[in-house]
Amino acid sequence: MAQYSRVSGSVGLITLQNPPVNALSAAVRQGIVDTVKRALGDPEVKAVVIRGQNGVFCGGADIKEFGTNMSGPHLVPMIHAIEAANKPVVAAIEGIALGGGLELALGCHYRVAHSKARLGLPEVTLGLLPAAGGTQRLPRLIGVPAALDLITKGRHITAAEALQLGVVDQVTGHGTVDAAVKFALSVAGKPLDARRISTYPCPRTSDLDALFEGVMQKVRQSARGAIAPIACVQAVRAAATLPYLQGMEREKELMATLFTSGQARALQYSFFAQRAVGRWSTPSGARWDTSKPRPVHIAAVIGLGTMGRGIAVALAQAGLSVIAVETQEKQLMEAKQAVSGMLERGAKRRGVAPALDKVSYSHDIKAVADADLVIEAVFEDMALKRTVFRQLSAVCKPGTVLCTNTSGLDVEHLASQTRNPQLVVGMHFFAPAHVMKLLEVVYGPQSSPQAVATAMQLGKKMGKVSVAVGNCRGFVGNRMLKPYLEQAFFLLEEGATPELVDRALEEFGFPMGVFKMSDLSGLDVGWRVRKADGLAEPVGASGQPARIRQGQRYSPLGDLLCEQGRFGQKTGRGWYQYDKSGGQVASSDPWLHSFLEGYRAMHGLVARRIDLQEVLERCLYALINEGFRILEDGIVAGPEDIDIIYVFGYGWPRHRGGPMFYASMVGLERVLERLEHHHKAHPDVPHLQPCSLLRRLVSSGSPPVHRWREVLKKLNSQL
Ligand SMILES: CC/C=C/CC(=O)SCCNC(=O)CCNC(=O)[C@H](O)C(C)(C)COP(=O)(O)OP(=O)(O)OC[C@H]1O[C@@H](n2cnc3c(N)ncnc32)[C@H](O)[C@@H]1OP(=O)(O)O
Repeated sequence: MAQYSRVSGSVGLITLQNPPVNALSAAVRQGIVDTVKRALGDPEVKAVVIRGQNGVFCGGADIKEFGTNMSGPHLVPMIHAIEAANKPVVAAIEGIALGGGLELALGCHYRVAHSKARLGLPEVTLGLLPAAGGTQRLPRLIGVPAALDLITKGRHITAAEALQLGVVDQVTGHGTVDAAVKFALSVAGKPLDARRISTYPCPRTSDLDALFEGVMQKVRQSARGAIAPIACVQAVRAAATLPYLQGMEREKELMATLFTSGQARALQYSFFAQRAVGRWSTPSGARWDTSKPRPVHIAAVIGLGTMGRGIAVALAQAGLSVIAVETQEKQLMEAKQAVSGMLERGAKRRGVAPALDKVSYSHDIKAVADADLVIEAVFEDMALKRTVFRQLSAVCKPGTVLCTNTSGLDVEHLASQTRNPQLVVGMHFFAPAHVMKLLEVVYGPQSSPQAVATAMQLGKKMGKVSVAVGNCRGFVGNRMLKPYLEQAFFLLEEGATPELVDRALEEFGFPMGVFKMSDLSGLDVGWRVRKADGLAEPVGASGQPARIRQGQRYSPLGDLLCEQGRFGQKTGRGWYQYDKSGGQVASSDPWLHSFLEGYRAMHGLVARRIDLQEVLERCLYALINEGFRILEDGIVAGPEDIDIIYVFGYGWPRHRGGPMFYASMVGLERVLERLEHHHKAHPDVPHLQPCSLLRRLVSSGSPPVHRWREVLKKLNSQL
């Protein structure tokens, strides 16, 4: 809806009304068309101001309408009518002007923004392009290079940057609507021809071809298979090379291919999934809207290795007082220097003062006595963590929430070491902890709703995308990673090379294939875990066949490389070779290939031809199958949780939505059929055996992913 009133005698004031972000729904578009017509037809009105209700200009098109039968007036003619008006129209931008919201403002003759407003054309993040003239008007207004930057990245800009670029005409720190009305009165009656952006020539840029070639190359590289950023470049190119109306035709054509694409569906799913994970719930009935978090002013971090340092930085940057504890004096001093450096660099990047005084350091665990919440981040060793939890339980004040940063150890077991197991939760950060957006908040059967709510709220405060997950080995992300890695090793045994496996995964859209990733993070990390689990042991040590462990097929390839001291980038050799220890450019290693040949010969394995499709099916479907088991076990509340974990923590290409969304796009029947096929070929690999939830979903007609929660509830109630 849009409301109309007359202010200051001769200014028509149009207010967009569609909380919370005044998205341009059919009703709002109709409202704008009607109120603009009314204002232009009113002889008393000399100028018009458009604003949004509740201090928010407009969040763009109503994303909930996409994929439905969109009715109501179209944005393009609506914005043209505003631009063609014979009375000045001023946009009063408070809060946000995003997507269609900014395109609406670009159709106005003037723009006045509040100093705290944010503007942008984020359509590319939804798999779209700004198709209400945004790709044609913005380059005409601010030039091709700046427009390309904003449109292809979907970046939000501040009002100050918008003023500098020329996107807005005035910035105010006070009443934006009053300032816009005043502005409107000052320009009433003045000629408007020079204010219609669509009539501007695109500012000249030298060597346009070279510019677009360079940008296209960069965009292709970073897009990792996403089509929208490329279409954005093509649309801006049309603005730079064609008359406006032809450019608009090109914009429309490009948008038509994007709008119905699977990638747009995936990205829009991801947008809503990110918001859905914030509405968390646990099987015991704790919920985001009924569980009250405890206030956290003072947080403590125990253990200042790489993870602890990153966590301390993230906490301090979120404005908390931090007590950082490391028992070894020398390491404490090193950590202090490192944390201060990270805070200083972060502050410089963000143009703020470093929060150095927020962090105090101690080598005594008793220093955490007053903390409201403690995050233990010592070495990934259960015995050590147990000791720390017993100490924390003794020294902390009553009510302190105790968190463990672990990538997969039993949170419930640690809780049992304390006097208040209900106050214990896991906070699984991802390295580097002050950069990576994902946080798995792990609740055990005894964790109180308040403890979960406190960790979830703290995650939000730290700018993380926090997902509440149940307690199981590896939680969600690492539990699903296990079958994925296992398939990659098995494929090498059967005839693939690290290069082939990585190529398949990188072409799919992962930033790095599994073997390059393993070289980067260090092969010794997994080796240590496998040793602790009794899996990695010298061949013949247990009398078991080399490729069987605990009754199941096992590939010792990773262990054998570690025994050779090949730990990846850090040693200059791993699945690939590097020019030096610590080198980052992977190249194919003939040693590795002949090692694989020797290994196969020793175990009587005959290499066969493996294609990219098999790599994808074996690795990804095994991972997805584990995702279904996780859903079946009630470790997460819905598929969105898994998908967000994979997109934000594991490099799953966002334009493919996440593993569970991807499975629904491929078709559950197809995933089931291919898993059955691969399990038949490898009956000794339990991870390839389709899980019963997948079978049950297929028998229920393969519902789309947004209906799985409902189907899960029904299936569970039938058990
Ligand atoms: C015809 C095709 C034309 C396309 C052109 C377009 O305009 S495409 C849309 C471009 N706009 C965007 O991409 C903006 C998307 N929204 C955001 O980035 C953020 O929501 C925000 C506007 C910056 C606000 O962020 P904040 O953190 O304050 O709140 P939430 O993200 O939690 O959002 C609050 C609720 O509002 C819903 N919502 C936000 N934007 C839209 C939208 N454009 N359409 C529909 N709904 C929107 C969001 O889903 C939240 O709803 P809940 O039900 O509370 O989860």
